[in-house]
Amino acid sequence: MVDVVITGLGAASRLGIGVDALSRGMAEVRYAPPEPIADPGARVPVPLFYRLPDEQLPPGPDEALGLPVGRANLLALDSARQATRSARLVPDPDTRVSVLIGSSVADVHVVERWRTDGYPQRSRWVPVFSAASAIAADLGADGGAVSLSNACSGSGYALAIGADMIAAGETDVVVAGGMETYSRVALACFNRLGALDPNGIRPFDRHRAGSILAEGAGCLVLESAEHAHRRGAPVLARLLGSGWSCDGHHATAPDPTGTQIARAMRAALDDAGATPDDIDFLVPHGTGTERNDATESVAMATVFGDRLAKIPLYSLKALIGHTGGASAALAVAAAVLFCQQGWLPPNVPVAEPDPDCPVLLPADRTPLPGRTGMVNAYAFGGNNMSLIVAGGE
Ligand SMILES: CC(C)(COP(=O)(O)OP(=O)(O)OC[C@H]1O[C@@H](n2cnc3c(N)ncnc32)[C@H](O)[C@@H]1OP(=O)(O)O)[C@@H](O)C(=O)NCCC(=O)NCCSC(=O)CC(=O)O
Repeated sequence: MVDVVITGLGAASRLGIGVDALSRGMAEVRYAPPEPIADPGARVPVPLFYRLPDEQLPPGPDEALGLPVGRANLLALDSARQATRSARLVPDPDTRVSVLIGSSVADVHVVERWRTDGYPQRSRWVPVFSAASAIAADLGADGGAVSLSNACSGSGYALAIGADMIAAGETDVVVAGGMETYSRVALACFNRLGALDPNGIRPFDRHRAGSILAEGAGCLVLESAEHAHRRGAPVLARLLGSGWSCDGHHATAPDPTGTQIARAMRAALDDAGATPDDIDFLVPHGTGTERNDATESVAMATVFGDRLAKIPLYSLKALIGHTGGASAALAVAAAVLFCQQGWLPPNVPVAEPDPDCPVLLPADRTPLPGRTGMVNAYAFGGNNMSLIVAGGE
């Protein structure tokens, strides 16, 4: 049995660049309503989006490997650099490093912009794989670069597959995470689906009406405990297990029975050698759509029974919006911080809790009885994922 540990973290969200910005923003509940996007080309009824101020964007290359580096790639590259810096990872020809990055639409905005801003003299290829490849090149990582487009649970899959690669002895170190930025196409799709809330994202509120999309990136460094110990790396937390499933039900709507998302939670617990009673906190997917929050509540009640009403949840998307392919990695990064500090930050207050969602969302800072949490991530296509994070050493 290989103990997979988390030795590095990197983050970017509307709260700022870096894990400290995420941590501070959560602790201070810096809620701000989503801004209307300044994009005349968008032409949508709900033009709301969370984005980092331009001046906070990290410096970075305009291109990598000859491919354009747009905002999503830039944020992913910077998060990977933050994560490897905090893991004190230095290039070593004897260490196999693998990179796995999830995203829904990556830097498609670069191509979208050509329609309004004019086509460049020389058209450029903007593939989804460019972030993983750019990060691998930047780190000198030759253990494989993998890109996952499992929509909003993509970075959860990146982490789970990365942990499995370590456990199987296929690689030594994994840099895994995800990224997303503003895309007209994504925003138009969510508008067309009626999946955005003009009043802002309100997970588990009786009057919730949809999500709010957001820019963000998150990267984590994973390795075996033995490898981390050998190179004297800081152990921030452990990734105890993961589980996944597919609804096989509908392209965009979850199976309302929640059968498969409960199965993913149980699979993650089994993989972690844990039981529902071991879970001290939950970071739900909580997109603020009527269907996600109701279905996720049904599934959590199936797995945790009456105890669900006593397990505190931290609803990250209520604060930072739905960062799509980055959301699972940012949720795991938040869970690592919770395990380290031993408390959950105050949730953005829920104005009117939905009686159909019997979950506990404390509006105050909440001490944790233990250091084991579950993170859920779901996606269009019915791609369900749960991960178990626990305190280090
Ligand atoms: C998307 C929904 C709001 C849609 O619910 P509805 O009951 O309104 O469904 P509906 O079938 O009437 O569809 C609404 C409108 O979208 C259109 N529509 C539906 N599917 C479409 C498709 N594939 N392409 C183009 N249009 C489509 C329909 O024609 C309709 O348009 P018209 O109104 O013109 O007739 C709901 O299923 C939902 O909340 N799903 C998401 C749940 C969630 O948050 N899951 C979390 C994981 S997903 C996630 O986190 C995001 C991600 O992975 O990216």
